[in-house]
Amino acid sequence: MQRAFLIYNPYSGNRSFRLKIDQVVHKLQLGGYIVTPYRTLSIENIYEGIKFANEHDIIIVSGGDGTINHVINAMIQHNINKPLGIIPSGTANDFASHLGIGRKITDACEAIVRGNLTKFDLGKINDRYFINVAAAGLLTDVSQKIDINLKNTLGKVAYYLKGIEQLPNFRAIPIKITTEDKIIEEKIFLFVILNGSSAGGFKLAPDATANDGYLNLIAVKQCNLVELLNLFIKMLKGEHLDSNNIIYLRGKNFKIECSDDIETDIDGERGPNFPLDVRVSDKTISIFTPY
Ligand SMILES: Nc1ncnc2c1ncn2[C@@H]1O[C@H](COP(=O)(O)OP(=O)(O)OP(=O)(O)O)[C@@H](O)[C@H]1O
Repeated sequence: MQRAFLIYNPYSGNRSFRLKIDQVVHKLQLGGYIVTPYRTLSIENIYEGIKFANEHDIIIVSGGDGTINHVINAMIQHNINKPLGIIPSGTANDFASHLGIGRKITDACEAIVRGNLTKFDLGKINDRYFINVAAAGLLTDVSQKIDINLKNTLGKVAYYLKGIEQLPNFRAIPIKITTEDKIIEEKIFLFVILNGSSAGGFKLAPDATANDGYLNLIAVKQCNLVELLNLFIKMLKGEHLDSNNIIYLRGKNFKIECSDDIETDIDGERGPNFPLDVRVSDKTISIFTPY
């Protein structure tokens, strides 16, 4: 038997993972794993608890994008490099969707038991790592501002309601992006830097994969409401990248400066302050994938 360290956030998504844990242990045990469950008590506790993973062969995380982000950061902080399984139990679960891991617990367990591992890049923003997305500007901090009870009851709809509530505050931010070969200065509504292909349920970088060695920066330029709505429709169809109101850059390193005091977001959690040094890290992580 192999040993699996199962670290789970009981407050992710609709908080139902707690009721499914027996099913998970059963499925993994039949697949040859002895499971040690670890219930996170807080974000800080993820960084303390990860030390216990040392005596195990694999780590399994159950939570949303934020929990996955902290577990990966904790693994790097403690120099723990073990295969990672993901059982999505968050609200958006963008990264799990990118990997093709659905909401069904049995399917997620099946992918772990089958043992197919894929190596993924990690993005690094200042001293934090991200697996899926780093962002700033209009609506990007919705997931941080949202009330956890509202999110647990309404799921993704809560993100949209909070987003609409924030629209009257939206304003363009002046930004300077320096890449390996150019400097762009522009007023933008928001930028996202993707390691995977989706953020907030939108397939923003349709051709990107999280193991191609590149990051994709997509920024929405300041424009009027009609243009913004048109862009939104294009985004739904995945046809936005060649729009005049989009800056699309693919690269390994971006320096981003902003004179306004705005917050950043990484994988749905509060990120570091500007200036930002964003790069593809030399660290990688092996994750159990369905195919
Ligand atoms: N006991 C706890 N352990 C860890 N995090 C906790 C705990 N209680 C509440 N949280 C909060 O859970 C948040 C992380 O939630 P997570 O991203 O896993 O789920 P989600 O937001 O529902 O899903 P998604 O990010 O996929 O939309 C953290 O920001 C943290 O504040």
